[in-house]
Amino acid sequence: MSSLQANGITVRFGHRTVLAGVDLTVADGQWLALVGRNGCGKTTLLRVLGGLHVPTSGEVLVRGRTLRSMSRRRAAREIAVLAQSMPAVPGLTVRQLVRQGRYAVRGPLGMLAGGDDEQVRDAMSATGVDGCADAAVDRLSGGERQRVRLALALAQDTSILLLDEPTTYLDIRHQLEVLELVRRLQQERGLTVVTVLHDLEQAARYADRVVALRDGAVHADGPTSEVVDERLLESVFGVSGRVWRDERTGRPLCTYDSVHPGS
Ligand SMILES: Nc1ncnc2c1ncn2[C@@H]1O[C@H](COP(=O)(O)OP(=O)(O)OP(=O)(O)O)[C@@H](O)[C@H]1O
Repeated sequence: MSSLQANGITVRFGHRTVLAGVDLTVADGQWLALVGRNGCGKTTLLRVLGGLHVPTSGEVLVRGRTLRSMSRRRAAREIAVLAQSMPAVPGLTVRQLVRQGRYAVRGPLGMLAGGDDEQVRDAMSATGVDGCADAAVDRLSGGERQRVRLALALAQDTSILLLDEPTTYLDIRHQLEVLELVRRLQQERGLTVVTVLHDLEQAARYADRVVALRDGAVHADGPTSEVVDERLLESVFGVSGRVWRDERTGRPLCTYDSVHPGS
């Protein structure tokens, strides 16, 4: 069963066509990574999948139902979107921020009940930020803040999670921590995950499926171990390198050698 399906997504900004008829299907419980060069339309596609941007044409289906036909609140019960960055409200505590996830579902004027508090506690505990529930978010380190933002998304209690570059600004340790956490949540809760990832190696390491965008279209789409190869490095990123399989996991590993001049 597909959780999320995009049919013929075209997005134009003025005269510029950023996405031209993109088709995509994300199966239940799958982790799909969107990769491609800067400016190729990854964030735009993620925003379309999350209902945050209405495409010029094309349709997104959530479990067979058009996203367009859903109210914002209904959509918030199906899909949580973690944007690339979020303005920090000075002094806002972790708990207060995570509670925003429940307001997305209840509506801004909705009343939160005991069940909502439980979801908030559960989201904070699953992401390991319950110990700093009363701390101000703007005082936390980048890694902690990213886990809090994940908790905010989890508090919506959706089965689909869309993450835009969840590792940006994090050091290697915190990048891995966040991605391991997403993997654990995906596996334990059966979440369907779509991430924009800049690092092809991270996509190769975590995603079940990789979709590479180029020139506004899907250039490659398939199981990670089949799609991530040296040709993809060259054709999508204009980089030559080596891709081989990890003996233990069977997943692709990459090293980057040089940039192709002019590509
Ligand atoms: N609201 C907008 N109005 C006009 N142009 C936009 C808008 N949003 C995005 N664009 C343009 O669309 C193109 C694709 O942007 P998008 O952010 O989707 O790319 P991306 O692949 O996520 O890039 P990056 O890897 O750098 O984050 C860019 O050229 C961007 O400038």
